[in-house]
Amino acid sequence: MRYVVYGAGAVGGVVGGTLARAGHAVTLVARGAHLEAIRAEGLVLDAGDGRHRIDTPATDTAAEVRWTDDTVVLLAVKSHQASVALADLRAHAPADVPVVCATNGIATEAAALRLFARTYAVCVMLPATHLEPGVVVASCHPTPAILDIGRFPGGTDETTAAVSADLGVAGIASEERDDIMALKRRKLVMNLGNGVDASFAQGEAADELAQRAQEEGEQVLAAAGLTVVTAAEDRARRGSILQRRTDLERRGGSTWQSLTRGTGDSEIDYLAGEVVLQGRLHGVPTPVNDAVVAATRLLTATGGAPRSLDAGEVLARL
Ligand SMILES: NC(=O)C1=CN([C@@H]2O[C@H](COP(=O)(O)OP(=O)(O)OC[C@H]3O[C@@H](n4cnc5c(N)ncnc54)[C@H](OP(=O)(O)O)[C@@H]3O)[C@@H](O)[C@H]2O)C=CC1
Ligand SMILES: CC(C)(CO)C(=O)C(=O)O
Repeated sequence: MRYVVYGAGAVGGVVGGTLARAGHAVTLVARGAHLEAIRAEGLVLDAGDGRHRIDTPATDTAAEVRWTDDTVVLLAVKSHQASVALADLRAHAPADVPVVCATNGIATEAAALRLFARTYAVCVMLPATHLEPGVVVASCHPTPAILDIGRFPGGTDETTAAVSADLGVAGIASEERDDIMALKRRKLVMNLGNGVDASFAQGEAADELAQRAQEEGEQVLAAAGLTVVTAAEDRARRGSILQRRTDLERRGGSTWQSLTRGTGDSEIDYLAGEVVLQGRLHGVPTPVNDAVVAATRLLTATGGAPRSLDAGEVLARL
């Protein structure tokens, strides 16, 4: 398969770079200073076995992609950026192109399926960092990621088989799953810690707030009648496949990276905000995730420093 990685940041850059190193034709879609750096110097993939220069075509629009029958889109923008990316793809990509959503949260698949009949979902277990234009850092080695895949809303087919096989040959763990969204909902519960990690000073109060956000999330998903893979099954799937590199300092998750780069926005409305949405749809109050959304939105709106808020104050108000 040939790959168009739409959103060549932390996740897209690592997956695209890894597929390119394995010999696949990969086109990266990026923008701004990151795109300029990729065009000038190639994408720098900082992996556990060194820093690699990935020289592959890069563009900021699907209009410049050379589309072929065997091209697959890997959508790896943040969820709040997906509608613009999907509109660009709708305008310029073949209508029957497979669109594989490699995003956290559970919202991009439905948005993609509205426009593209062949929509797929990947559960992204891939800790990575993108803070510097042109550079993406994979946090785990020798296996940088677990990317299980399924068709949306359910099932598997020849495309899930082909993509999963390509990922496997490139050194990324991948299985096909009939129930990929149930696995992604478990990942969503994990990502209810993202806003806390991004917005609050680290410590016991922040840990408690994250735990309460996750408990509330589990209750809301259950009330919504949405199936979620159990925590035990998820742990068993992950096992010890992802090994953190010891040569890297621990930074922060993808939402912390948005605040640290000062992008002025974040994915929070699709992480803690997904619990808020499901709560509103099903009549369940969500005070903890409301507070996490509000805190993260405050910091993005005001340009406040990441991890500058006090989780103890929020806990006292709850
Ligand atoms: N980082 C991580 O460790 C993990 C992230 N994830 C998930 O993966 C998804 C991607 O996150 P991540 O890789 O961290 O995000 P990044 O911000 O690092 O990468 C997304 C890239 O897409 C670019 N982009 C967005 N919209 C467009 C557009 N319309 N045209 C061109 N380029 C565009 C962004 O540019 P710009 O910077 O200008 O916005 C950015 O370079 C998210 O859903 C996240 O939650 C999942 C697991 C781990
Ligand atoms: C699990 C985690 C925190 C891995 O980096 C992630 O999914 C994210 O950063 O969004």
